[in-house]
Amino acid sequence: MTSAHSDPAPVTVRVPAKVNLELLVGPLRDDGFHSLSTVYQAVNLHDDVTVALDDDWGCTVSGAGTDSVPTDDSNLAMRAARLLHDEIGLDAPVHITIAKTIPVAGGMAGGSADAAAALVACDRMWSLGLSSEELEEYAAELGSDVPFLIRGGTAVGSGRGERLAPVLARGNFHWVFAISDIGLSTPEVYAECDRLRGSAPVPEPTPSTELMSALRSGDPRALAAQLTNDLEAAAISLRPELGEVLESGMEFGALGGIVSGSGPTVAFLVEDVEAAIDLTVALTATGTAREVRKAVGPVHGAHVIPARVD
Ligand SMILES: C[C@](O)(CO)[C@H](O)COP(=O)(O)OP(=O)(O)OC[C@H]1O[C@@H](n2ccc(N)nc2=O)[C@H](O)[C@@H]1O
Ligand SMILES: Nc1ncnc2c1ncn2[C@@H]1O[C@H](COP(=O)(O)OP(=O)(O)OP(=O)(O)O)[C@@H](O)[C@H]1O
Repeated sequence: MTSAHSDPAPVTVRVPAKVNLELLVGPLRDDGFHSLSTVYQAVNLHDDVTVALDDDWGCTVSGAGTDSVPTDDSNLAMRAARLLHDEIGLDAPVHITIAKTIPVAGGMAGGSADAAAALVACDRMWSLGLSSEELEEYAAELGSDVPFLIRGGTAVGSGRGERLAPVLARGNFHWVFAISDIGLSTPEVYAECDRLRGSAPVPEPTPSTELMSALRSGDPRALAAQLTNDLEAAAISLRPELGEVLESGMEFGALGGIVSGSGPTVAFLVEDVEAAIDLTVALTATGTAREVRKAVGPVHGAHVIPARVD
């Protein structure tokens, strides 16, 4: 009998990017992380992550700007698959194929998304039947953003961002993302935030009630007025041209603009799909950003899709 009868089939998982609608950075904790209050929204820029049994561990990555993405054990998807593999006590190497459209090092949680996808894909391939809670616990070991990419939708993150609670959000929001050529390092942006703040005491952050009611209203104008990112000043300090991108987007008709997470992607909220097209054209034609992408949120977290046929 060949092993083909018993080997599980490859599994492909599609996973979204995230934008932080509100990112309130609290004090630096003893473990080197900052306590956060953040509101995440999953948007439909996706990576597709396929896991397949193989003779050896390996990883292949394709897509724009992926030269800097590691294909060794430091790839976050590889770390995720190995974590689950070792926890379960298996001896079954996996090859991971990542088709990326989430900008790399863009503050949209691309690597975290791949880790979330790898957990969901391995759970399915190995028929482990883990609950969402169990998957999110493994996810938190891999990074602060990873649990949210499993859950998707719109959610509040507390702790260092990994403790999630659902948020009631009505309707769809239209986003335009101005993507930068050179990524920003998340730890460096947090460190710059600390430097800019100096020694003044920082309070424990809590989600704003105004943002929650804007999400419940489904009104993009109300939401635009509440977009907040405590890392924005730090990202602009490290990359001053981001301030100009924000200004241009607002001049071209965005309802609101914000640096996404730790940057350097700039996220603009617009009225509807037509406004998204207009802003994309304006930002592209003026050369304001190297690449401009439209997206809609909220969308589902990591989920299995039919296998890719290449
Ligand atoms: C900027 C955000 O994307 C906003 O959602 C996240 O806070 C970053 O989440 P992430 O990329 O999953 O980050 P992790 O891999 O957990 O941490 C990377 C580094 O970012 C800094 N970090 C991250 C999260 C946090 N609450 N405080 C921090 O200071 C720490 O220097 C940490 O060593
Ligand atoms: N699967 C992966 N995809 C992208 N980057 C990865 C991956 N695995 C490891 N990395 C490393 O992580 C770095 C940050 O990439 P990533 O795309 O996750 O940044 P980010 O979107 O700014 O993250 P976040 O928003 O979570 O702070 C990359 O420069 C790369 O070296």
